[in-house]
Order: sequence, then C-alpha cells, then structure tokens
Amino acid sequence: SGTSRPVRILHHVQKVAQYGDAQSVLSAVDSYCSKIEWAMNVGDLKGQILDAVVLETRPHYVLELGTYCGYSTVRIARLLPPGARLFSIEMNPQYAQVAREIIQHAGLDAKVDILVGCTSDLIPQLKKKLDIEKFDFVFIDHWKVSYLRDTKLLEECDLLRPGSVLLADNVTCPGAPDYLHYMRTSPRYESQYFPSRLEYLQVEDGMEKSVTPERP
Ligand SMILES: Nc1ncnc2c1ncn2CCCCCNC(=O)c1cc(-c2ccc(F)cc2)cc(O)c1O
Ligand SMILES: [Mg+2]
Repeated sequence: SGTSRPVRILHHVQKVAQYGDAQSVLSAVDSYCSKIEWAMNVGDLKGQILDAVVLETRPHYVLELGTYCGYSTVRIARLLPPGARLFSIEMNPQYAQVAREIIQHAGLDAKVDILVGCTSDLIPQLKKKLDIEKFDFVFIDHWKVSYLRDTKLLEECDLLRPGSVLLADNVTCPGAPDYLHYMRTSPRYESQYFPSRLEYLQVEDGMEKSVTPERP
C-alpha cells in the first residue's frame, strides 16, 4: 500500500481521537495496533510502568531516544508539569513528521521538540544547541544495539547528574544484553528490572530503570 504504517496510525488518530486530548490519542493508537496492525509503540502495559517512573521522577528536562510515531512522547509529555521540556531524537524524517502531527493532535507540541538525526551525532551537540545542563529523565527506545554506546555518550557529554533516571524499553525482547550487563555491574548505577509483555502481544519483555545514586 502507498502509505507507511506510521502514516496509517496517524490517519486513525486524526479520525477517532479528540483533538487536545492526550489520553484519547494513546487509546486510538493502542486500539489500532492491537486490532488492525502491530507497531512498535511501547504500548499500554509497559506504558503504565513508564507513567509511574515519570511521575515519581517529576523531570524538568527529558530526553527520548527513538520517537517512532510519538506514542511514548505523548505518554511522557502528558505527565510533565508546565515549563518542563521533552526532546526526542528520531533518525527517520518520515517518522518524525508523523510524530509531530500525533503530538500536536494530543495538544502537547509546546512541550516537545523532535530532533531529526542519529543519536550518536546529535547527543554531543545537545548542550550547545539546547542550552541544557543535564537531563533528569532519559527514555531509551531506539536501536537496541545502540543503547549502551549512547548511554556512555550521555556520560561523556556530561548530560547526566546524580539522581538522573534512565528507563530502557525492550531489554528482554528484542533485548539489549550488553546494556543490561553494564547497568547491572557498573558501580555508577543502581538498576531495577520491571517485567512486562511486548506491546500488544503475550511475549515476555521488560524495562530496566537505572539511577545514578544521589549520595556522593
Ligand atoms: N535517533 C536514532 N538513533 C539511532 N537509531 C534510531 C534513531 N531513531 C530511530 N532509530 C532506528 C531504530 C528505530 C526502531 C527502534 N525500536 C525497535 O527496534 C523496537 C522493536 C521491537 C520489536 C519486538 C519484537 C519483534 F519481533 C520486532 C520488533 C519492539 C520495540 O518496542 C522496539 O522499540
Ligand atoms: Mg520499544
């Protein structure tokens, strides 16, 4: 068919979701992807883990690696206090445009900036480009083979502070074994696994939450 899966998801959201209502946008994506065609959104089950971590972290500056259709971007942005900012990096320009329109439909575009490019190129530019010191919360959901490399890049670029929270999707399926090993053995992090299910399926998956301890 002519359109891409993200464009079909966008059209469904524009057709059935209430403009300015983030929850109806999330429900529209979840019903489309559970009934019509699967897509790699974090989904509602793992989304509830994401919600809980965002609410307990109360982040002011958020970074997301891998935007796709913007489902998790909406999920996070809807819970942010006024003045908080979410920057999401997406490599695929078509995905980025779909995400912008889904985020706009949810009424959250004022809180969100989608940066188009590869994380390894953009992360080193963030301090200068965004005039940001540190990120309080990072949601990692892009290429699974890039999780560890990009986390180390965030460390090297001094974008994390004691108490920064990293939450990684798909650490079981498709899996990010080198990231898990690093997070669970590095003295720099305290890590916790949240078992769940792969979006819209009965397959086991889970998310890993890692925090740089506050105490010196
Ligand atoms: N800024 C950037 N830098 C680097 N890569 C970048 C990027 N921006 C985008 N990409 C390129 C990756 C985009 C896709 C990442 N997500 C995934 O690959 C993913 C796959 C599954 C999956 C599970 C079981 C299956 F059978 C099949 C697929 C589930 C998920 O929840 C996933 O998040
Ligand atoms: Mg994912």
